Amino acid sequence: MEKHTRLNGQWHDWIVHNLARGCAVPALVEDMCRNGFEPAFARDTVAALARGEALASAPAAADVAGYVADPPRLPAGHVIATHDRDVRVLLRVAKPMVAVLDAVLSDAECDELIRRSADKLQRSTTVDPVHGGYEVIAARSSEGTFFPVNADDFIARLDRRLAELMNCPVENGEGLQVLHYGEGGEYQPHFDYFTPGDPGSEAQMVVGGQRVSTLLIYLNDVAQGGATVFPRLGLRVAPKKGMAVYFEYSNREGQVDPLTLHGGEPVEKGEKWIITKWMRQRRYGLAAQP
Ligand SMILES: O=C(O)CCC(=O)C(=O)O
Ligand SMILES: [Fe+2]
Repeated sequence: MEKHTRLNGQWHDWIVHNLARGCAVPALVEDMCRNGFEPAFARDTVAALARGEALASAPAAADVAGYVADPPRLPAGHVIATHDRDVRVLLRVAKPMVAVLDAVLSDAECDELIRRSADKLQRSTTVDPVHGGYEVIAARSSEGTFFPVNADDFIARLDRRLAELMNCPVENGEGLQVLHYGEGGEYQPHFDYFTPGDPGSEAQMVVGGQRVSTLLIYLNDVAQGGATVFPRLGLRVAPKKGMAVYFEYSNREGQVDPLTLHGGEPVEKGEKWIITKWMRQRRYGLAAQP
């Protein structure tokens, strides 16, 4: 039988996902060969993706064509008013819905979050796609901690503001996640949604369902590197204290948008602090946390 020498979007995402989990290149090549790929093609493809090269290429049109977004959750307009702060929208991309929001947090709030997290940091984990547990992987070299929803007055005020911006109930949110990257720290391209079909995803979605949107806020200015990139959109956002990147990636049917592949580039000089807020389809519960 003729060996495959072309990659569809599903295989592309499988390779990217497993590289991001820290799987070794030869193991992935071997799996591809077992599935009928031509060995030299498999080797070249995985090597290119491991170097980040082919990541810039768009996935096969058929894989993207299937996704139909719900109407955007992010409120329209140049300025979004929340109960305690007006937030300016600097940039909007329609498909997928990506926005850059200025001054979501004040400088003092950023400093306070760093101060409260500095002595609680632990090496970050990601969701194991097979079992749904949490694991440490090489592709995510950051440390973090989190604050349960409504942990105290300060956190509750931020939770409320972010929920208003994201146009979701506070109860649908996961606890605020703080991340710190030192020099060289990065988070290779990945999806924030739980990949449909992965057994581990089912376990993650029992409470609250699929993730629907992300708000990622920079807590400091990074001297060099550390941009947030969307390789399939050709979009790169430079960190700025208090500013945020927002994006949406799943619809009511639970379908997900692979165009939202994104990552944090290596920090070249200095350090990088961010917080992320992830929203679920339904109530996530105020106690359930990683
Ligand atoms: O560090 C970044 O810019 C990206 C972080 C990220 O994608 C995440 O925490 O899920
Ligand atoms: Fe992410």
